[in-house]
Amino acid sequence: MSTHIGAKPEDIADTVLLPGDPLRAKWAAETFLKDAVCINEVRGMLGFTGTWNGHRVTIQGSGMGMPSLSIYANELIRDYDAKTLIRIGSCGAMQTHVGVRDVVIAMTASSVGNPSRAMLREIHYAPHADYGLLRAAHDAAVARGTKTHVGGIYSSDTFYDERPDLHEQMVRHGILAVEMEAAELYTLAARHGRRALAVLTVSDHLVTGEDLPAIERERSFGDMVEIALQAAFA
Ligand SMILES: O=P(O)(O)O[C@H]1O[C@H](CO)[C@@H](O)[C@H]1O
Ligand SMILES: O=c1cc[nH]c(=O)[nH]1
Repeated sequence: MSTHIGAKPEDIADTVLLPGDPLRAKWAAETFLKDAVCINEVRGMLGFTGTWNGHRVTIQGSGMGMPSLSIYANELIRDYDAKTLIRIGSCGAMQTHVGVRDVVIAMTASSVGNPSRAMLREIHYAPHADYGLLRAAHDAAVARGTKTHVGGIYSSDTFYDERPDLHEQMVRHGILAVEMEAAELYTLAARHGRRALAVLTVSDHLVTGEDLPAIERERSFGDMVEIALQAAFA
């Protein structure tokens, strides 16, 4: 057990999918894994381990925002020795050519700051995905015929951002979408020599104002789950 995860060491697989929403973790485990068992209920941040095509996989909720993700990713890496960590999240599209329900695979994750910022001091570190995972995820998305975009995303600290100028600069610089966790996940994975990727589904559109209801964010983003699983074991 770690401070925030109640699982025994052997209960966590080497490959961990990380949705922010613990109920998305439950839905994904019930939908995509065989023999899934709940391995964490601490703070209601549900986690499940089962198998996909014979491979052991854990799907663990990580909460909203980088401080929360940082707790789960740190414990999964340090206490459970997780090797591959793939975020499966929702995001808001920032470009007109990116549509609601499209998949975004995050090559890089820009941010104003993340929980690792203080230790990096004056360095403007560029958090980036594991290339092998990224390539395998893109191959899987193309094979499935999923409308997919690969590029930079923005990991924000605020869902209700009162700095429209920041969003404008992200849009100007080609950022595809905004979410709230990947920059810290990529930084931690790099520091500890682990593989990380974020495969996201567009739930909101910052340009058109479209958005999907909570139930669809929880249980309808199956393409990104399949893409993440195929990438992990390619
Ligand atoms: O759907 P999840 O994975 O939680 O991701 C996105 O949704 C939450 C905000 O609604 C933030 O955590 C953001 O990153
Ligand atoms: O962080 C997020 C997630 C989904 N949609 C947004 O607009 N922002």
